Amino acid sequence: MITLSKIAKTFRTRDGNVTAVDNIDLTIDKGEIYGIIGYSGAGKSTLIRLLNMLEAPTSGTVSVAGKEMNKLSKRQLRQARQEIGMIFQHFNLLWSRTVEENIAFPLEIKGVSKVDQKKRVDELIKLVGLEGRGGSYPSQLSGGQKQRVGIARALANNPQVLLCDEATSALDPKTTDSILELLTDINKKLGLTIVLITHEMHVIRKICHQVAVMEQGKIVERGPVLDVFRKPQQAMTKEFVKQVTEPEETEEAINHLFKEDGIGHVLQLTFVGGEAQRPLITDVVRKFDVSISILQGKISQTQNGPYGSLFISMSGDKSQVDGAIAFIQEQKVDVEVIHHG
Ligand SMILES: Nc1ncnc2c1ncn2[C@@H]1O[C@H](COP(=O)(O)OP(=O)(O)OP(=O)(O)O)[C@@H](O)[C@H]1O
Repeated sequence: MITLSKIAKTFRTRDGNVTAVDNIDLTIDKGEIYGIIGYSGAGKSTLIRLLNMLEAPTSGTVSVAGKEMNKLSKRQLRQARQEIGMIFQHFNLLWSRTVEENIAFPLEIKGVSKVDQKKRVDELIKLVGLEGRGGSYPSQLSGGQKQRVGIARALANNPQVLLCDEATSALDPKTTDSILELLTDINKKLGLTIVLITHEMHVIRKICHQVAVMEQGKIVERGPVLDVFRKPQQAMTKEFVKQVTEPEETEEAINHLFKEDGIGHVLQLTFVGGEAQRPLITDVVRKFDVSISILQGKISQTQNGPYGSLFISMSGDKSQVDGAIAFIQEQKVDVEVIHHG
């Protein structure tokens, strides 16, 4: 659905050239929810704006829904953009227009008849859950409702791709979740390809199938979300993964425990997919003469299945402990000994 080949964007500024996107190759399949994560200044906004030619690339090619975007005339580009909807962090609604009029805006531009506009707007209002609010003005809506209007407007012309530029960054956690659920729903219902940029790993965990990590204009790591969660390679990816897999206080709590006598070995077990739901600890204490205390644990759901992280302390004879660790590893659970007792 989307292919970027050797795409680069350099801005000329008074202080010299800034390479915001540096020679990126990227393929996004139809129907995928693809997340791009990175800190501020990594080049995410520039990258996503290259997809609909809000920024023209300095070099390389961008192909979306079978069209080579950077080779189109102005008129062809306007047409190609109808296949690409976009939503924004600050919604970008027209404040003097009602919800219905905002959603109808792209239909008006396309020259759709008033009757068909009304029909389509009603469908979209239902799709995004804004029944009864069609006559309200944006200032009368909550942040979540404003973003629903943004989503409805972006979908008005039945695009094949939806670009989300930090679409939940201005929302509180509960509203963020409800918007992410709406996006997942739309992805499933309409088979829409979604590309989103974010600095929050929670967003990636909750809805993305694939993730790319960006740093200084380059993609430094990419893959299916569960794979990247399981074995993050780069230091930056590890930091992002920690945002969702380890409660903030984990490190502090575990470090505190190291000081206690007889804490034993402290292990971090990482489960992925079906393994996250197995009674592994029961199996270990049945088979080996070890005692186990659970220190902290968390299971998170991703679009590719569950992912769990469990901290335990284990004590017993060396041979029993070694046997237990080997047994856990045989169950395809990653084990890291983070403290030797
Ligand atoms: N129009 C522009 N003119 C000059 N420099 C720019 C322009 N747009 C972006 N840049 C620079 O390109 C780099 C990448 O910016 P970009 O906004 O793409 O990053 P980002 O990851 O989206 O960060 P943020 O979340 O803060 O927007 C930054 O150094 C930025 O200053």
